[in-house]
Amino acid sequence: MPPLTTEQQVSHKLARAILAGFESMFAEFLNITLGAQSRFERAAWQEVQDAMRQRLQVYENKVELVCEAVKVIAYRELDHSDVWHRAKNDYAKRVADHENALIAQTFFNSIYGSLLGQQKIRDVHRFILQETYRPEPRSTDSILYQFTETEGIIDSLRRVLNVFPLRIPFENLERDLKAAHRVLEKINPELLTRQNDTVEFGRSLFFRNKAAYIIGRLIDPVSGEHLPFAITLLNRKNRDGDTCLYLDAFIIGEEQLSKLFGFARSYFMVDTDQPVRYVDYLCRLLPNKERFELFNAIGFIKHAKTEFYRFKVDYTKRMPATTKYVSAPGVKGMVMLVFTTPDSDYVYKVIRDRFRPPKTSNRQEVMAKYDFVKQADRVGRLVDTHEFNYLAFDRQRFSCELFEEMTSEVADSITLSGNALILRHVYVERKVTPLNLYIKDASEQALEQVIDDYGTTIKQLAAANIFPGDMLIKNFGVTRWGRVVFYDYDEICPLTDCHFRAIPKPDNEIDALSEQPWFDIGEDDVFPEQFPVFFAGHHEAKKYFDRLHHDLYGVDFWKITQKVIKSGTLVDVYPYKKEWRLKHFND
Ligand SMILES: Nc1ncnc2c1ncn2[C@@H]1O[C@H](COP(=O)(O)OP(=O)(O)OP(=O)(O)O)[C@@H](O)[C@H]1O
Repeated sequence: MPPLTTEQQVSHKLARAILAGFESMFAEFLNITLGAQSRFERAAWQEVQDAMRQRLQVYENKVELVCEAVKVIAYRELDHSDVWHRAKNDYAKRVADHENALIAQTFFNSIYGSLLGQQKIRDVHRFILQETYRPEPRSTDSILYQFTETEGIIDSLRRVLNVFPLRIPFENLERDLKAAHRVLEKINPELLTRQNDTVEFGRSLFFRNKAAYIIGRLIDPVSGEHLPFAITLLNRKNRDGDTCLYLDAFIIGEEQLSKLFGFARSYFMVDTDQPVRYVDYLCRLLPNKERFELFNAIGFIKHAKTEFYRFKVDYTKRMPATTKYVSAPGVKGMVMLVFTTPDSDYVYKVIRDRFRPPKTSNRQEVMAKYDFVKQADRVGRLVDTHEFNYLAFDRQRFSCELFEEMTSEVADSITLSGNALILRHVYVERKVTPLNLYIKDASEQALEQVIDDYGTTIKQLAAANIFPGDMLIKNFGVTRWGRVVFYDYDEICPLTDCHFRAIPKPDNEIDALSEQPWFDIGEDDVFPEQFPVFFAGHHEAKKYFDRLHHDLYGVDFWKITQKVIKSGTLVDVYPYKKEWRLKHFND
């Protein structure tokens, strides 16, 4: 074999260094994830929150370290495209049989993009678009347990629950199974008569907040039909002060399971070193969810972006030629320019070059707010955001109005290159129906329900130490399940940073009649008495809110919530209707 040239040698070194970096990143991610069971068993909820935040940092920290190493290794050859091309091919061979090859490829892209992205935008996604790098479906046997010929669904549940080696005992498993039986009687009694089903479930528990979930499905061996399910395990202290497990809910069917994996929820910690296979399996259980949503749901948010990019390219290819990007329906933002296509499930949000008054913040501050949301426990009420740098679009796909608006309003964020419009920075979010539009067409009943949920959203966010800042109804949206979520983050902050005050009484008549405030207002002051203004022009909605959530207009609600947060109490959030909790089905 002829001796290697310097360039060849550097390429091999780069491939090895990046792969070692990936393995080390993955190990750190896994170490945090594997601690989830003990945190759950010890009810160490503060640690759960800390671990969540810590895990979100692992990837970027590792990319930074590996980039520094690569700069030294590559030295003069750092920006030689031949070197990188060879490094990529070498890397591709090294990871070809890797259990998590897809995530490893994303890691290579991150390093390359971080070091050279700005100069070589088109090459950043080297591993994404080529067919050869698309995943083949693989066997999921290694991540599943299966019981065949079971004696009905409740017996299956009992067997499933006995498999997991948890350190704490059940408080009263038979009581919980009886309640699960009653749930089935209520929602689908036919299921109780089914014998001989196969029960299949993931070997790894899914942990999130204060809960652990078992995820699986029932398969009818004759028809092959299947029914996905999840079982929620919670823990509490019994009368003797010992921590015990109990079943809190039996979640049945694709729709219910899909809500568990909703885009406004925090990420699961899944006790596995085979996350890609778990996503393959979840795709089977939830065929209406995209792969990127599922990678995201289990915390692989960087790789989720790779998958999103692939989804977006495929989606754009399928879009009829007449479909154009247009401004998102609703009231235009003063801070964000938001666009979508009418059929798309996603919106793209670009920070405006200049903010319209009265907004006084700047780009960095807005980005910091979006970052705050990424780290927060979103309690099912904050739409998740995916931040992209250098996301390319076909320029012809923009409507004339939108293109004009973009070139004047977000010029700092776009690069035009041939047919491409490249967004240097953009957030992608799931599209919901803005609440102000939703209530226009809502029936009386739907209006009451959604306004009740709007108030509940504010209360749940408050309990999770989040104050939305701008609570105008146009800043909230409604999901396809009719659930209210918040999406305008430029004024969001920890609730404990706010200073809730009653409006001082005026000293004299001139003050009382003045349109300007007659008292000093601090930067963090909030006056709940002024909240009715959020309903400007929506009298009917206000009527329901006044009746259902009047407490939000008073200072007491907010101060008491702050006190509870400061005492270290962590809110209970159930990603299913409270009526479905098994305790309602006990004797
Ligand atoms: N996830 C979403 N789904 C659907 N529409 C959205 C979404 N996010 C934003 N929009 C639309 O874009 C508009 C502006 O978005 P957003 O409120 O985030 O911008 P902003 O500039 O921060 O607003 P503001 O001026 O109130 O601060 C919204 O009023 C809504 O119509």
